[in-house]
Amino acid sequence: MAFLALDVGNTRLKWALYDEPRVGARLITHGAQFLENIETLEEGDWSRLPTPRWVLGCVVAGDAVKRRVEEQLEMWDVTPQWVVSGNAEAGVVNGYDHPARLGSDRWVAMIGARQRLLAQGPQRPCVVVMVGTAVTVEAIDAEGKFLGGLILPGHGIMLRALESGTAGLHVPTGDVRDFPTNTSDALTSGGTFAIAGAVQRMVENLSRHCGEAPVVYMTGGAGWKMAPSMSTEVELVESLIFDGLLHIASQRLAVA
Ligand SMILES: Nc1ncnc2c1ncn2[C@@H]1O[C@H](COP(=O)(O)OP(=O)(O)O)[C@@H](O)[C@H]1O
Ligand SMILES: CC(C)(COP(=O)(O)O)[C@@H](O)C(=O)NCCC(=O)O
Ligand SMILES: [K+]
Repeated sequence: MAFLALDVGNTRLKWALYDEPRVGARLITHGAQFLENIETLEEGDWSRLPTPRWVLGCVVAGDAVKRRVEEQLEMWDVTPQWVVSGNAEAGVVNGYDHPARLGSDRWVAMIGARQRLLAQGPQRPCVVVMVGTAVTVEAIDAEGKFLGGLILPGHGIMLRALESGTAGLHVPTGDVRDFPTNTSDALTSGGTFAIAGAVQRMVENLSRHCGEAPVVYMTGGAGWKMAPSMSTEVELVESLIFDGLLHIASQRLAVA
């Protein structure tokens, strides 16, 4: 009855195998591969897995990458389902102008966040931060409506943009400092505080809109780098997308 959850971003494919497609399922094993290594999955990481009976994923890396993933999945007799952002699902209402144009990773992470919030206590507004190739900062009100979100460059893109647009910014990674006194620290701190500042602003926007301070969840491959530099309290939840996929899978199978 194994369930394979996939999160295909612009840098890496993350996967997790659970014993069942339901909230609270047992994690059997998980891993990640850079997109250029997708072709290694069938003979490598996935070769000794128990056969999944369901595969549900989100992919924002484009159709060509999606096809490459589907080719690897042909090793099993299972048709993958890919989440498309909808008008409403699993307790979240999509306020985007064109709901289907919202990145499906953002949609799934919000569903994971909303479920986590409700499991932890009463309804509250919530900010969801995903620090991957890009950074997204979503605002959800206490009733579960996604009001809107920010997209900004991630650490890597910010650094590459600065390197390619200037003559003198080719330096190693530095440390986060309040008052950086060398180029490396200045670049690392600039990127980190750009993200922290955007989150802070969204927390203020949402607090003002809802009249109540939000819970802030953070996830994504570079979330652990950001979390210590935040000015508001954040809960780092590495599994937010997988939690969302498990929730969607449970609901879909329950109504099927
Ligand atoms: N072990 C790691 N391997 C690769 N990138 C990592 C790793 N840990 C953190 N990162 C950072 O995370 C970012 C990618 O995060 P990820 O969540 O995989 O992105 P995406 O979902 O866009 O593919 C990279 O920009 C990189 O800076
Ligand atoms: C914003 C994103 C690029 C984030 O991608 P990631 O950093 O996870 O690779 C992705 O969610 C996306 O392509 N979204 C579509 C546009 C939108 O959400 O408005
Ligand atoms: K992502």
